[in-house]
Amino acid sequence: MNKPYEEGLITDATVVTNEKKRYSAGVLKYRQMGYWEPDYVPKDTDVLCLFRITPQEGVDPVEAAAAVAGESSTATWTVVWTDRLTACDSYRAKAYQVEPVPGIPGQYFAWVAYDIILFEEGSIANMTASLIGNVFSFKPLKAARLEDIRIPVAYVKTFKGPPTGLIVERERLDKFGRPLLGATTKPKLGLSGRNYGRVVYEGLKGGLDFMKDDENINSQPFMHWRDRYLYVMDAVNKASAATGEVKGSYLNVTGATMEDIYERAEFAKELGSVIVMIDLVIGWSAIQSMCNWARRNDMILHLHRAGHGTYTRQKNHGVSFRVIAKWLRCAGVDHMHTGTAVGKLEGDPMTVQGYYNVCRDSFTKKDLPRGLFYDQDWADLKKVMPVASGGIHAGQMHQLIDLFGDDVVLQFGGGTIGHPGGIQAGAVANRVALECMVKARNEGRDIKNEGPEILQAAARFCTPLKQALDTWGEISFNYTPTDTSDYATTPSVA
Ligand SMILES: O=C(COP(=O)(O)O)[C@H](O)[C@H](O)COP(=O)(O)O
Ligand SMILES: [Mg+2]
Repeated sequence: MNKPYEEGLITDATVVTNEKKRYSAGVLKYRQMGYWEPDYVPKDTDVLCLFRITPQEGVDPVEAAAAVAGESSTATWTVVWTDRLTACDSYRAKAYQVEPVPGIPGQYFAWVAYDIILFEEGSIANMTASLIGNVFSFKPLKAARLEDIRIPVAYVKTFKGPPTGLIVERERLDKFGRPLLGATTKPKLGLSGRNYGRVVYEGLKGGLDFMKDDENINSQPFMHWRDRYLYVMDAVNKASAATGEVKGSYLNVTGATMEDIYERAEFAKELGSVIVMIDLVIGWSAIQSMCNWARRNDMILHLHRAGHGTYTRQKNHGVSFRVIAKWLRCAGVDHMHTGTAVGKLEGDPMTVQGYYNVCRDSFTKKDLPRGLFYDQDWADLKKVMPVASGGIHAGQMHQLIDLFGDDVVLQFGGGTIGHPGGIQAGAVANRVALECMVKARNEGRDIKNEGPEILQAAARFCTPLKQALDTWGEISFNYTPTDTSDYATTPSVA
């Protein structure tokens, strides 16, 4: 352990506190500038971050960790005398622990604490501008990843969180005790408004709770947004009347400007939609603005995490989706795509369960096998409804319910619209598969193992389910996940 604040000594291991030396012009190591404090005890009010860093050859991991703390808080590459005009001891982030990543030579975990006074209240844009602002391009690091974050309760309380929350969502929809069912309208692009509306009607009439615009459907030449909204809401109203259930279709209000987004959202509200949708790519400030809009207008706000795979997937560089999920819960969305584990897109089952916990827990416990490095108190921030979507089908119903429980939207796009008997038959297959599996689970059956039998038994009385199982029963996407935990267990003391 290094002893910080050894008066005036300039060695690799110490902070230089002799003012003459500390503030003479020139370059000091980041650890000497005070960004490495191995004896630091984090405060309950600190923001805590765990970075996975890969220093360049010859760069000392402790110096690299100190540089991360420095560049994500107050530092630049040289000593600046203007530090002395600030309470720089509090404003400096402190790296306080560094250890090798188990089993991955060259990678280190670096723990960094940030005083809460560094951040603007209720602003994800501000928090991210510090924590991921510059540091990921820093040359002495080959790569860096923000693995996890602990947002202190005092800071959580400055965010409004989900406008509706999963409990009120269920009350508004009048649907309880089972996962919700949805489908992304396909093909993603090219349908005219009238044909698009027809797909929505068929899916909802067949038994789905929601249909959904895809991430890239906005207002293209083949279907302008007003056309889409009109035909979709006509379909929603007719399907609700036909089934006696509350139905919805996530109208994607993503647009080029905030004015476009508001205009679209207002029209969706005027037409009586219960839900609107935004894409992650609109950015943090736009997300928080839409959260406020949804709260003012009693609207459920669905978030599609479009684009996240560009920076969340690779383990050595970027930002883990668990961090994005924490920011999104604070920012305030009601639905969030969180992965399926069994479908077509990246997702290790344990890692994905970690994201679900972040959405639904009142208090998320440290759980290393699920990638959760910190306890996180959510201070009663509302809960987000996670959305499992991406290459799933009725034949996986037992796995999905076993992995994720009831509070989830299961979305089958291709797995509804690609059904050989048509869209309505696809929806029937999914609804029957869901209800028979929930019933079996509630009767105490071991659905994880008996699931395929339970589905086959239900299929004897439901031709659409039989067709779905015959078509997709064998389809699975068995590839090695990229983003897995480095720990098999959570040590009781760590
Ligand atoms: O269009 C789909 C799924 O369609 P389908 O059901 O036909 O595969 C969604 O965009 C993905 O689920 C996004 O991925 P994620 O949910 O991981 O963000
Ligand atoms: Mg999509």
